[in-house]
This record gives sequence, structure tokens and C-alpha cells, in this order.
Amino acid sequence: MASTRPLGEDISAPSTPIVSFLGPIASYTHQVHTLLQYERPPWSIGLTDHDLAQAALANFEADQYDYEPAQTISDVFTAVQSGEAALGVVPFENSTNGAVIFTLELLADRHNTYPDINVCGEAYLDVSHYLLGHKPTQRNTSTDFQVSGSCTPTLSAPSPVQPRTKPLCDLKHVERLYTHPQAWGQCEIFLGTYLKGIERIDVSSTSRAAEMVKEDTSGTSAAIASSLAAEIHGLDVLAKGIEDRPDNTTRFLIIRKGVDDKAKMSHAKSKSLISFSVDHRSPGSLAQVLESFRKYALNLTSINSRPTKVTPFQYIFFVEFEGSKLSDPEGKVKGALENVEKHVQYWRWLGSWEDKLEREK
Ligand SMILES: O=C(O)C(=O)C[C@]1(C(=O)O)C=C[C@@H](O)C=C1
Repeated sequence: MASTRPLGEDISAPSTPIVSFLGPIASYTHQVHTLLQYERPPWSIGLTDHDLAQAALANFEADQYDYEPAQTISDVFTAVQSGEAALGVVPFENSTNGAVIFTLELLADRHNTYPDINVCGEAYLDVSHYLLGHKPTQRNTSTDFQVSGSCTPTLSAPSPVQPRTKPLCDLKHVERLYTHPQAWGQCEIFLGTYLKGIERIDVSSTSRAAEMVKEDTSGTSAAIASSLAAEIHGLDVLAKGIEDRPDNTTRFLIIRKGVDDKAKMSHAKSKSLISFSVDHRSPGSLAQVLESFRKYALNLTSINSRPTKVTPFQYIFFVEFEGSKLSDPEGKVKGALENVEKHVQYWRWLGSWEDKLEREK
């Protein structure tokens, strides 16, 4: 996608910086842009896939970047660490289903594969999942197609939770489902009501799931993906808005290589992320790390952990807090991090960026 031109001494440097995202196009990572959240806007009809990719990531000022789909989240990290991409977009957490462990695993960086990766931004995207596939043919249509939209009360579950939506057609022909592993947990009520027991196959992204359903000519596969993926792949919409909660939102992190010098001048409300490990034999060591933030009145916004993979049941922790290491006029972040350092075996600052969460007033 990108053309090249000499830039200083590095003749291989691309002329237009690249944004790497989890592809293929029409993944949610690709749609970190409000215009394409739910429907493809009228102006986009007739655009090529490449044009769409350009438009969808307009969060990054579309004309200033080229956008390149990566096959996995780790490919996004590799593209940024190698300098091939100027920025990368990776999912970090979902409001219904929690942390995206693939991204945490990469941020844990146990073998120092991504020493220069730095989080420089975040974006929130409302995620509405569609069930995509092929409408049943006459051969596999059930004659008694009815959808009540209600779960049958049983002795163990006398008041089952109701799905928010009903299928648009009979789903009896669906024999297998594809999606990104993060999406199952966002649609459990619908799946448990209408597609209970159907085989689930994990794939690298929701848009790849849609591609695979398109490739399966038997018509018996379905994907959980975006409405944009339905349009791009010409798939039938079998159900709309199948997520369990109307406020289903995914938070994406924007990563870059090295620190953004411009961020040093920012006075915006910020967040920062660190990773660390503590000596598990020493009681209270984690509490002492967390106490550092209380001492400097820095609000914590998330805590996660992943196994160290050195000793079973020992963890690498991730703590996110309000405040910026890059713009810290009162020295609160500096003070807290100096304190953290006293109580950890190892720690790493992973970045500070502008807080984009719209909080309820
Ligand atoms: O598969 C995609 O479309 C993605 O962008 C990944 C991803 C995720 O990993 O959280 C993003 C948003 C949805 O929550 C489901 C999947």
C-alpha cells in the first residue's frame, strides 16, 4: 500500500507512515472510527476496499497514513517494533467480556521482543455484533420456523435472561460458528438461546470469520462479525445486534515505537500503564506497590495479571492509573513510580496517553 522515498539516510523508510491493524478489513480494530460504527455511510458506497480502509481509520487523519491489515495482534506489535508501521491499533479490553489476553500477553513481553513498544493513545468503539451467514435454502429450511425470543424456564433457571434480539430467519441449518475468541463472551445470551451446542471455531479476527463463512459453500457456517463485514463479503444477516448488552464497548490501544515527544507538552487528562512482578514470598509486596498510588493520590483505572511463565502461579501485574509520566507538573507520577520501584522485582512503564473515556457526569 505504501510507496517509498528516501528519508534522511534510510532509503527504505516509507513516505507515508503506516498504521497496522488486526485485519482483514472490516474487523473492529479496523473500524476504530465513529463513521463506520454501525452502518456503512452513504458516501462510502462504491469505494474500493483500500479506500474504505483509508476512511475507517480516520482517527489518525486518513490522508496522513496508509493502513495495513495484520493477521494477528502479535503481527501488529512486530510491525511497530520493527519500524515498518508508525502506529498499531490493538484491542485491550471489552466492557462485557473483560481484558483481551492476547494483547496483555504481548505487553508482558517476557523475552524483551518488543522493548520499544509504547502506548500513545486509546480509542473506544461501540461494538454491535451481527450473525452472518447464508439464509437457509428451501432444502434446509424448517417448516416450523418460529422465534419466540424467550428462553424456556427450567427448574434450575426459572427466569432465564432474555436475549436482546431475535434471529431474522430459521437457524437450524447452522452447524458451526466462527469468530474471534473475544466475541463469544459478548454474545452468550443469544448463543445460549438460539445456537446452543453448535460447534464454535476461534479465528484471528471477526472479519476473518466472515471471510471463512463466505469461503464455505455448504451454507451451514455462520460468523459473528460486524455489519460492515456482511456488506464487504456479501453475506446474509441472520441476526442483528446479538451482543448481550447495549453498551458493549471495546477499548483499543494505539501503540508506537519509542516515546511521542509531543505528548510531553500535553495538559490533557491522561492515563498510564505499567507492568511489574513482585516477590511472591514477601507478604504485602503487591499491597505496597498499590499503596504508592494511594500515597500520591493517583486513581487506578485497571488491574490485570498474566502468569510469569517462570514459576507456576506467579504473576506479571498490569496497573493503569490516571496521570502522565510525560506531563507531570506536580511530580505525583514520578513520586509514585519511584515508590513502586522499591517494592518490585522488575517493572516497566508501557506508556502515558490522553484519556478518551467519556465518564457519566
Ligand atoms: O476481531 C476483531 O474484529 C477485532 O478487532 C478484535 C476484537 C477483540 O479482540 O476484542 C475487537 C472487538 C470485539 O470485542 C471483538 C474482537
